[in-house]
Amino acid sequence: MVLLIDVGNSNMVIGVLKEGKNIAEWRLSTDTKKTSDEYGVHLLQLFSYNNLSTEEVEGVIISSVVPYLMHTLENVIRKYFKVKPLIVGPGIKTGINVKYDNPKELGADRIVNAVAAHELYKKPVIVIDFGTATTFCAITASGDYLGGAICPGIKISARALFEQTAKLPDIRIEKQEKVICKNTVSNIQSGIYFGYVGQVEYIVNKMKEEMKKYDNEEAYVVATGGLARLITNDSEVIDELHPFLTLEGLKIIYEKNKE
Ligand SMILES: Nc1ncnc2c1ncn2[C@@H]1O[C@H](COP(=O)(O)OP(=O)(O)O)[C@@H](O)[C@H]1O
Ligand SMILES: CC(C)(COP(=O)(O)O)[C@@H](O)C(=O)NCCC(=O)O
Ligand SMILES: [K+]
Repeated sequence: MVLLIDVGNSNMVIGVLKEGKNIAEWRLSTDTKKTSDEYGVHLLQLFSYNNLSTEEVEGVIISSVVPYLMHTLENVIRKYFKVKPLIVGPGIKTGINVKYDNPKELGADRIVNAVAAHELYKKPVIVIDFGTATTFCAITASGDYLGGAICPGIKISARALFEQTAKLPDIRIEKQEKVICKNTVSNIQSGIYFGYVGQVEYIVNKMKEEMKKYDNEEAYVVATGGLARLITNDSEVIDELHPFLTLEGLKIIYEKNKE
């Protein structure tokens, strides 16, 4: 068995692979206050609930955009699984050529998404990850990671309105039928929702335009992340929703780097 772990700023997603097949997907909240023993106990409980044995785990791969938690998780894996985890970072083979000014700056989750999208689609591709932040990435058909854009995530945009004003309440993010709304809650919901649909369309179209000089084919657009479903249904520019794109990427990177 192989454990695939992606640590985001809100959640860590954990996948279990048995003979190359995904047999479980778990989500734990990202909490820098939790100790390695607390995470260890969570994982042991999930293993036992699913009738899995930690002794069967022969490998672990971790990508993280929360450096502090990476350290905690490395300890968890050593102590409870007795293996040395593979960490997505410098020195790891990915098959992607990162064109960032400083490739070390690029979030591990964005690399992992790019690896999956490149392998799955073999086309120029734009990946949108609707996580704590919303990230857009442009990858050419030959696997060059050209770069991208980072925007405030959907939830943190709504939270900022609530926290920085006296009269705006905390709201649930929901799809709206009409943009002209008649009370405060629905006004915020409308602004966030339609603002987001519009932002995605505008950024994707601009990226497609800039990507024209690299490939003849138009970029394929894939969305992932906890909040992807909300926008994907109403976005004409998103071709596909792939909720577990990051786990798919971790699986590919693990295969490329295992001894
Ligand atoms: N299935 C879901 N339905 C609704 N909201 C979700 C779901 N999964 C995650 N979220 C929320 O979406 C936001 C982004 O989540 P996630 O994609 O896990 O972020 P990250 O990768 O940054 O940890 C968080 O605020 C989280 O609470
Ligand atoms: C942009 C991010 C915060 C997104 O993280 P997430 O929303 O998935 O938790 C993360 O990819 C990150 O910290 N990146 C480093 C900066 C960069 O990619 O340029
Ligand atoms: K993520």
